[in-house]
Amino acid sequence: MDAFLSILSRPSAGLIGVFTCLYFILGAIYRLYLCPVAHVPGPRLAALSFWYELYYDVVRKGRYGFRIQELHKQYGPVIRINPYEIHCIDPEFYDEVYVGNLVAGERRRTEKWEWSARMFGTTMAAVGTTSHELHRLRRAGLNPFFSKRSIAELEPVVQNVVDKACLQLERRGREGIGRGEQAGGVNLRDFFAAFSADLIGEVAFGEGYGLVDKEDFEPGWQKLMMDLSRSTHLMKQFPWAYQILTRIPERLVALVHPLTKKLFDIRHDTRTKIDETRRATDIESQGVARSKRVDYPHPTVLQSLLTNPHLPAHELKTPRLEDEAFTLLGAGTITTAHTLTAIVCHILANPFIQHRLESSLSMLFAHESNGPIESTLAGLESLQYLNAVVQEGLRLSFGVSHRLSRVNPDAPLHYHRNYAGKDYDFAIPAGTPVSMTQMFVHLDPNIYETPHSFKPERWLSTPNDTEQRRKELRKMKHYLVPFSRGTRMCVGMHLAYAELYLMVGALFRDGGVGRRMRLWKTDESDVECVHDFFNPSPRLDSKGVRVQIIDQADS
Ligand code: HEM
Repeated sequence: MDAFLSILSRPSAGLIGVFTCLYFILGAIYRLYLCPVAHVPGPRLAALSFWYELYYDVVRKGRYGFRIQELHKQYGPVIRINPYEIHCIDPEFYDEVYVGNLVAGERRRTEKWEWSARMFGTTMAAVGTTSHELHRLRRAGLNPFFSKRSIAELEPVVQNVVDKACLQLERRGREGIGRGEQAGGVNLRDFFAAFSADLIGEVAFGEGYGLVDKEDFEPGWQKLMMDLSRSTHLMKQFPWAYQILTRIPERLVALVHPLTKKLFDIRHDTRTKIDETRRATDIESQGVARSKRVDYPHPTVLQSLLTNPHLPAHELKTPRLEDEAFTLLGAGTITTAHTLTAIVCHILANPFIQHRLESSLSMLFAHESNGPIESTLAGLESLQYLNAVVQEGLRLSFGVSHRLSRVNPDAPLHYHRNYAGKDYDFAIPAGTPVSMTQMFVHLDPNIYETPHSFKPERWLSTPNDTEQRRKELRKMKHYLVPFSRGTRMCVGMHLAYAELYLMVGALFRDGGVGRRMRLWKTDESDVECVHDFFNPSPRLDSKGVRVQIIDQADS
């Protein structure tokens, strides 16, 4: 009674309490019964609050994706996974969500949902841009550099970085043997992370980071990139925390949150590179005059953006370019590194596959002795078995493990199909974030038989294939979506393919260091995704993919 009287005697506090309760009660009623996606099935807790997702992704460490998979078994192919977002697990709906039909000869507008777009912390980069039109403009700035043709012209640059990295791998192996180390040991997870970062540095800024030259390939780099990737779950939920960190003096940040300090250091370095390129391309700080060009040893992404005549001045300001350049580093490093690590681990774990791959590469490079082949990349791409290995590697490394949400702002989506023997009919209102997870598409047993096994053979075709087999192959190819699809798909796809083909080719060709590698205290579970930190992560106690490089004489 006394407590009640004291609330009345302080009406402002009492009123605040009443309004707060009302706010939560009405909000809960709206989310559960009245909002546009209230009719979509799913757990009540997820419909009520983002904390359901927070629990699985932050407390249980990247497990919400796997929880979503279980929820689909309970609630069907289309479910509500948080107060606003719908998730679909039926691969047949993939193109509807990511590509859509042409409207008056144009691709339909595809937006990103602000809540998930901010998870990268780079809202001024193409990847964090929500609006369709602004994204189109930003992609138009990136596309010319990353086209298949431009990447083909860049082949000598990529090959150079591959050759240098393989030499260092060889050296590290020899040193280990020389020191009588148990391993001659190398951690491929760290090696590929160092290689892919050096490559992006070279291609984006004209200068690699020299990580492959560092002791043990600078393991801190891979860790940093994975830690950043892991923090994307927090960035979604608490974007203000990052904003606060950016306002604290850096020396203090180094004490409170060393990861953010490292992030700041990379960003400083990126800013310096932007300024240098800006000066070199003689663009005024406002980005107006673009007359004098400097001869670079090879084109770079920054140079291509800064000299793009179609980008307005505000798109060329340093903070925006910094976001874009930083995204390239984030998006192009761990994705490619994880794919390469998984591919090589599966090859080494399967002697039959390794033997078949090596024979096929030996045949290609045997032709080289009759005269150098014009393009190693084109030669490698023409090898059916290598193609099969790369496709299977991309299938089982998924690209990214997190669901990718898209918003169609103009028209509702309609899910009206039979799934697992039952009919479903859902209207998904325009403007609703809808997501799918490419990991589940790649592991669908109706598309890929024994989906968890690494079987390059599934991709092979022969002229005698039956019509049924051809149909199956077409279906498998259609649903291989590691780079996603539609207007928001990966811009770096052709570069990624060049890296994968050239690196696997260099490792397993005659005399390649990969032929002398043996897995050491490692098995395929070290590349199996059990945590979704946007990028796939194996079990947390995995030490990476460790190999011994044995002496030439023993091989
Ligand atoms: C095996 C390697 C790679 C895979 C599997 C991959 C996969 C993906 C996927 C699935 C997306 C869509 C993300 C989303 O919807 O939010 C994406 C976006 C992106 N990727 Fe990649 N990526 C790879 C390598 C690269 C490389 C080498 C680069 C560039 C240097 C790159 C640059 C980007 C950029 C800039 C975006 C954002 C595109 C946009 O929003 O318009 N990626 N990537």
